[in-house]
Amino acid sequence: MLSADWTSPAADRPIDATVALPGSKSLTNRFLVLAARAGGVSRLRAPLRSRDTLLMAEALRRLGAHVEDVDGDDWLVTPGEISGEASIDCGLAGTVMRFVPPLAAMARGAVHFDGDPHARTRPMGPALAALRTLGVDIDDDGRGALPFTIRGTGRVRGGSVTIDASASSQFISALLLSGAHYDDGVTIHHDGKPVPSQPHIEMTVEALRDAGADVDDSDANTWRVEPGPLNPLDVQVEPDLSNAAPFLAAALVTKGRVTVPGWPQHTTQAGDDIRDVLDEMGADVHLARDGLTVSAPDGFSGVDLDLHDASELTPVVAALAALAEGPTIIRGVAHIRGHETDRLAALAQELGALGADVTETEDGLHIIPRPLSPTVFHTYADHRMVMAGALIGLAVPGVVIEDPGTVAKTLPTFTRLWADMLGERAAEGRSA
Ligand SMILES: O=C(O)C1=C[C@@H](OP(=O)(O)O)[C@@H](O)[C@H](O)C1
Ligand SMILES: C=C(OP(=O)(O)O)C(=O)O
Repeated sequence: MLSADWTSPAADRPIDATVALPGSKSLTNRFLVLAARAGGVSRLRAPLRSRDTLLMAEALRRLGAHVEDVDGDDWLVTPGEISGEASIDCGLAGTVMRFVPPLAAMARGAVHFDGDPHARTRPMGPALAALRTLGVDIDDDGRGALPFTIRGTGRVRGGSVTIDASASSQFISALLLSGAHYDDGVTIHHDGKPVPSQPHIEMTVEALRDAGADVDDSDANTWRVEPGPLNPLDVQVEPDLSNAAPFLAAALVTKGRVTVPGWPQHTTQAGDDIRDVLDEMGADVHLARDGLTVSAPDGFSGVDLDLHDASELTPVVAALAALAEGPTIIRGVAHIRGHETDRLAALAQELGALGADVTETEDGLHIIPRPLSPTVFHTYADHRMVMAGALIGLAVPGVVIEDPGTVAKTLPTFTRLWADMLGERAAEGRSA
């Protein structure tokens, strides 16, 4: 069911705000998967609690792990024997539909996977083919997509596999995250157009090494995980830097200033690239010990960008481009047609409906800013479309966001944080 429409607030003055973001989806879901088969109890400190991570926690519980809330904010994960005869709801989460099957392959018995209607169109074919090569028995309807059933025998042979991961880096991360538990470990060769979202693979490799795995990523397009036990984790989850993007972008749109505390000095999160993007657009971007501050007193301009490594930033950057001075070209993101929705088509349609001149290319968008008029901004069950629409709404009073609740995929508190950033709650409090 769709949530009620939301008229996103316009900004009547430059924003000057500090916005603390919850934890990273990508880190939380990697840590959960690693913890579910580690050699002891793991603690995740301040993990993200959103639809994608709650689905991941529930998937792991159904496979026999215990994931418990402790001390308010943390998760304790106790591994269990991987059990079969389970049914997993992937929602629309790429991380659940890609990371859990290689783990479920070690169950004794059948594990059935399905998800939201659109999840059934997201690419899975190369991931299923790779698992079969590694010795896993899978029933599907031949479309290379959800739903499917994995018929585990309690162990996976593993070994060497060649995969075309040009549709998603998650195919590689998924095999790496479980490969240490396979009899022969796993060696993955990518063969195809360049793999997108490379920082996400680096994140996987770093998380595995932190858990004691022996990983070789020294050759391009080849990754090897040796078989062996993983250590339990005790990890602090960094704030989600991709979810920080719309808030930082709000500083540009309103010629204001936004600080995100806790911005890591070193990170593998692809969202860190937002610093370079905003800098190129003309913002002042300052990373200090206490956080990242972005300000843009003099406005901002369009850019020519390759977002292949940080493609999840595309919706917010495209919205920003529609409000910039001069045209923007976004390249290198053909694969985001397979994200939560066909993001290139959705952005061209919705920014176009507002009045922007947007052309879809084979691998991106050309955006020429024009005067925009308010309209209903459709979100296609895509959390990042909600964020993109809200950004436009700052500058175009009266933009109505359809189904804002879909933002709960990664940031259930988005509309509250957005209002807080604009000072609305303070204003409401005064008038009450
Ligand atoms: O591994 C991950 O956590 C992710 C990898 C990327 O997927 P793609 O490689 O499919 O773009 C990214 O876009 C997604 O939001 C999260
Ligand atoms: C592409 C995204 O998510 P997923 O993990 O479902 O692929 C995203 O968060 O932008």
